[in-house]
Amino acid sequence: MEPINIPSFANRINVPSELSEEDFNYHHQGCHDKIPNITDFEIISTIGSGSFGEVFIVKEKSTQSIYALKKILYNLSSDPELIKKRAKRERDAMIICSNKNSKRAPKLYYAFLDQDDTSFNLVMEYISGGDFNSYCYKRMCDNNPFQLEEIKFYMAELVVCIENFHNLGFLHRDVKPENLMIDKDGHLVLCDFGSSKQIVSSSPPSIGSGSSSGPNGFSGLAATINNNTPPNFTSFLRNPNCSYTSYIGTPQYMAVEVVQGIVYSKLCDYWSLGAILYELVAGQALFVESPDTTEQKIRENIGNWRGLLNTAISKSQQPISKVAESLIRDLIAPERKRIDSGAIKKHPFFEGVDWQKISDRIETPPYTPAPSNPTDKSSFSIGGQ
Ligand SMILES: Nc1ncnc2c1ncn2[C@@H]1O[C@H](COP(=O)(O)OP(=O)(O)OP(=O)(O)O)[C@@H](O)[C@H]1O
Repeated sequence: MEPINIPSFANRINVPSELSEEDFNYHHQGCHDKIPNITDFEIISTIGSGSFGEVFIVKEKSTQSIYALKKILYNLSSDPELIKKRAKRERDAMIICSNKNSKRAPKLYYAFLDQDDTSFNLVMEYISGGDFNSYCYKRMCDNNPFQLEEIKFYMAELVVCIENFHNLGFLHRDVKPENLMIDKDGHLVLCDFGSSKQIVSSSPPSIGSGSSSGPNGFSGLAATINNNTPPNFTSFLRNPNCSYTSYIGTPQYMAVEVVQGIVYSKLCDYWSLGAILYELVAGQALFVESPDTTEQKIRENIGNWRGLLNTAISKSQQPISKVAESLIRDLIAPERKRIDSGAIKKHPFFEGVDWQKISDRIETPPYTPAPSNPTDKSSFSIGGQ
């Protein structure tokens, strides 16, 4: 293995405490032994942006391999410690998903600290079909609402994504359309693990380990935890083409117990499923009156969810079937009454769904992105086209 070049103290001064290269750097088994740096990659284009950084399509110069590189700039935040925690959580969860060969999360190839521009870098599998929010937005602009069979497919895929992540020992806590990617075959992949919470303690490998180290057999229903690491809520609100200054913070898909910061369990991710389901069938967002609705107002609305849900169902833009309403009410519900994946899969809304085929990714998706070349980003609205 080649030696890692440790930058001088002067360059290290902005690194948040207690996160060294040794804690963060990683390369997946089968990749170069050497931890790369940013100059090992050619930036081809920008595909997305988040609260504290950007995601690029990059080419590794030595292998010509195409990856997505997420650059998290910790100096952009007034709280670098929070960014450090998010970056480390994301890196750790991605390592476990990669080692377990999850097909429902992007594989992580490298993680490295870049001292020069004070960033954490995650080099991962490039998911070429764009994010689900952009796809929903395109469908809305084309006046082409989702048909019931399409909604069933995407919701069934989301159930499997969430279940898979839980089985690897994590709560996601920020399930939303922006964090769902469509892969080249048209299947859903869950991304952005910066808000995730590990339930079963496990030490993800650091430098050079590709061995399996994740927890097995998590039965998270009983494993409630305290909300001591609140998720970051920033996201685009519906229009993925809005400018950087239009970012608004929104907890709109967050479970009431997460928003209120009380004890919660893996069921919080199924509330988010309910909020997304409502949006697909109703053609409008739950708990958000307009793009001007503030984060504070959304939080209040979620706190008053009972009355607002009744109104949202009765005044929906598109009629909601009884069976869809029933599933929404089983998910947008107090935690003690909310159903989890076992009951969700048996719900009449999913009648006819072959769960084994969904799980094995052999159910034919309603839409296949068909990129024209490996770096085609036409499915991404932000920075694309
Ligand atoms: N592996 C990937 N392949 C392709 N595109 C990706 C990948 N990961 C992320 N993206 C794109 O980049 C966008 C931002 O990524 P991500 O949500 O991880 O950033 P973030 O800073 O954590 O965002 P947020 O502020 O919403 O928490 C995604 O919505 C998606 O469009």
